[in-house]
Amino acid sequence: MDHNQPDRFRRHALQPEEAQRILFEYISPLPDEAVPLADAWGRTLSQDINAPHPFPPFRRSGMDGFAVRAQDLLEASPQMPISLDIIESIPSGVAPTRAIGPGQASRIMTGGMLPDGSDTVVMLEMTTTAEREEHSIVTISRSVPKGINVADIGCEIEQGTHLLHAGQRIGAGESALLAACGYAEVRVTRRPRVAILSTGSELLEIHEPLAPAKIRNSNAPMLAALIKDCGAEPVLLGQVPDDAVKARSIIDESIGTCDILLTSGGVSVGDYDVMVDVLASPGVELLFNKIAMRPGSPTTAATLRGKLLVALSGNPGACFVGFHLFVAPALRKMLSQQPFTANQSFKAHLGKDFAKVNAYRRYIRARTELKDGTVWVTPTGDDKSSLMKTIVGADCLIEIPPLKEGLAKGHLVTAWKL
Ligand SMILES: Nc1nc2c(c(=O)[nH]1)N[C@H]1C(S)=C(S)[C@@H](COP(=O)(O)OP(=O)(O)OC[C@H]3O[C@@H](n4cnc5c(N)ncnc54)[C@H](O)[C@@H]3O)O[C@H]1N2
Ligand code: MOO
Ligand SMILES: [Mg+2]
Repeated sequence: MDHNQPDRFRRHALQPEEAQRILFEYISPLPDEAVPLADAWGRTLSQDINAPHPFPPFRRSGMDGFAVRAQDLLEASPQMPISLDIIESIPSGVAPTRAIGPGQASRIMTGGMLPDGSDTVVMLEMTTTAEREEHSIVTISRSVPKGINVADIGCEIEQGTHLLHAGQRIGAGESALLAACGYAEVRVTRRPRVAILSTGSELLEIHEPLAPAKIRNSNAPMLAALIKDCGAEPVLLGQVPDDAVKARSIIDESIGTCDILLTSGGVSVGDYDVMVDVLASPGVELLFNKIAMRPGSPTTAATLRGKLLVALSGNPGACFVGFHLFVAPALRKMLSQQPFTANQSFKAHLGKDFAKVNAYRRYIRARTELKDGTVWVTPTGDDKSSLMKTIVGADCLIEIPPLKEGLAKGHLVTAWKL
């Protein structure tokens, strides 16, 4: 490494949106694959789902009680209760065998299939039963609205209804609908493989005891968690000391096996910021190497053999913000998640005074709260980029524009959902 090389740190700062636009141009949606529904949670659907049949698929009782004809009970009152002959008992899962005629009822359970001729279910608590000679009767002392406690065929979902769309992430509700529609297997976008390489001669493995001047590698597990949150698959490449040749050689070995390669550390102006050298080495095409924002200003992106290389800052807070602004949306685009937007913003009131003066736009780790029907966003603590503690509990980033003075509590700010 030549520390006197004058161009080594020549940088042109882009606005975050411009850097995002450049980066996302290099992202192509990934192909899809079939997975069992049991493994589909968190995956992104690659097919539209239309209801193959109505739901419920039969007229279904919503109560334990008696299937009746409402017209038989029009005159029922406490003074003049009406008795009906019980002709059958219908558990859930068993189709009725007898139609209900005038003066008849069938005992039915919640989820049971209504017999022909019946149109209404009277709940058990509104009835009394008795044995008369050869048969049982049910007595009801109130009229009931026709259709009550009956879910008609297709009342929730009509056949052919568009239920889910390609690009939708599969969560609890989606899983329920897919199962109800018989999708034992679903087509989902392949999970992006995201490799993580940590650079830094100061880094220890997690299990190693502290030693002078050393810290444990906390960025790799943080990034792995963020990658999983995005529905992608982390590939841990381990850590390298500040040695550009070693870093480049691991990158060369691994770039073919992943969709994006992330590095952390070594991108600023220090003597041992070796990613700067790697990113200037043959075959690497730089997309940008400085962003007009804090933290994460040295976040750098490049391509190598058609793959994206994103060099995040080593400072944990800056690494976290860089991931959310650039990598998370890139992964959403790879997964064809719809609608594709870089990130989602909302307006909220600032939860405490923000005193710092900024030359750059700032993204502050913060937490969203609802107070008296209003949305507030409060910094999780000090926003220094070296801090990890303020990543905990952050669910948004408050965007603070370049300012000559600070902002007062209550000021309406833009925040980005994480
Ligand atoms: N003279 C200047 N110095 C610095 C500037 C600058 O503009 N001029 N920028 C500062 C800013 S802003 C940031 S952010 C950092 C960026 O640093 P690097 O991305 O080069 O990262 P490192 O130097 O390798 O490390 C910075 C910091 O983070 C710790 N680190 C690194 N990797 C990990 C890891 N895997 N787990 C936990 N912590 C990690 C490292 O030990 C350092 O403390 O540069 C400023 N300097
Ligand atoms: O820009 Mo540094 O990345 O402030 O944290
Ligand atoms: Mg550095």
